Amino acid sequence: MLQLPDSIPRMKIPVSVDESYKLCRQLIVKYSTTFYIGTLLVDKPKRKHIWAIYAWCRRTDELVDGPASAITTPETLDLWEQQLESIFAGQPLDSIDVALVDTIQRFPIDIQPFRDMIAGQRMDLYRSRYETFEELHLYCYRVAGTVGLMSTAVMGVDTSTNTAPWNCHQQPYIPTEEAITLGIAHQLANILRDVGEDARRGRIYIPQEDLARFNYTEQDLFKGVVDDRWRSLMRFQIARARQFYAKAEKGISYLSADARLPVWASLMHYSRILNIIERNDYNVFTRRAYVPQWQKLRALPAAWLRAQVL
Ligand SMILES: CC(C)=CCC/C(C)=C/CC/C(C)=C/CC/C(C)=C/COP(=O)(O)OP(=O)(O)O
Repeated sequence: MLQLPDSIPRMKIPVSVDESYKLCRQLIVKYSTTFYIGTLLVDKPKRKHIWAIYAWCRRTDELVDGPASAITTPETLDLWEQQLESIFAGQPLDSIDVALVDTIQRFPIDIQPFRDMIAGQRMDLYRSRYETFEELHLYCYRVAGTVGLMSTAVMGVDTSTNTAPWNCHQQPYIPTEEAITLGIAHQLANILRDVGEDARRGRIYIPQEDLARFNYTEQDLFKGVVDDRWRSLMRFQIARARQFYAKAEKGISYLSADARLPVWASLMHYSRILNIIERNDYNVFTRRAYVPQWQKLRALPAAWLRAQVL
């Protein structure tokens, strides 16, 4: 039995499971309406479970990225991790945890991706530079690839057509790598979109080895220099992010049929960020690569078609 520290009191949480799911939904609406609308594409019985997972991820992210992040210390994350262990031991410690406790009882969700995500937030606490792409890749796995793993556990895989009839005794293919890869691709797109915003907070996610390779310095980046060196560097980053999207796409058809549309829609939405950066001539310093609402809607029929035929 998990031993909780004295600092976390055991108590009965005074909300019902339904109320807790509502709180998760409200939290997502508050932080990202677009994301919430995306979750409406998920089949209704699974939707609230996705909210419970994303609510936990958002709260984890807020500890290091939100308005109260100035008071977050490594100990805050230690306590958050203890709260996570408690959730997986079936003991919610606050009203939003109640839904996640319910969700993990219904789906084969592993605790490790949750722990890994907290480890990703620890990286944000300690470091503001990445020497190599390998280091950045680890960060992206932790803060976003993990979401792919958690979501896939809820969305489920297609057990009907996943394997050929003569192989029906075999286990269905679980697109774990592709799920992680989609999270990483989204994170890479976000990093490229937010270069200017992150620089203003003293953060550079683009690996130092890539800056050096294109002879572009940190000082250039802080000054927001857009020249041929920067354009080449960005072309390289965008091509790499697209490779991740291409690999992720291959896993979607293995998901359960009802999960394919939301996943295609999110893939097409986030990868469009890369096109907009190109259209903005790689100026991510003073122009935000913003995908207008009508473009998100316009992409839906194409996402639907891909979900049917690919
Ligand atoms: C491909 C297969 C087999 C499965 C799909 C598995 C899934 C759903 C993967 C996607 C996981 C995911 C949603 C990761 C989060 C990525 C990310 C960078 C989110 C950014 O969130 P915000 O920071 O709120 O973004 P905005 O700043 O755009 O609001």
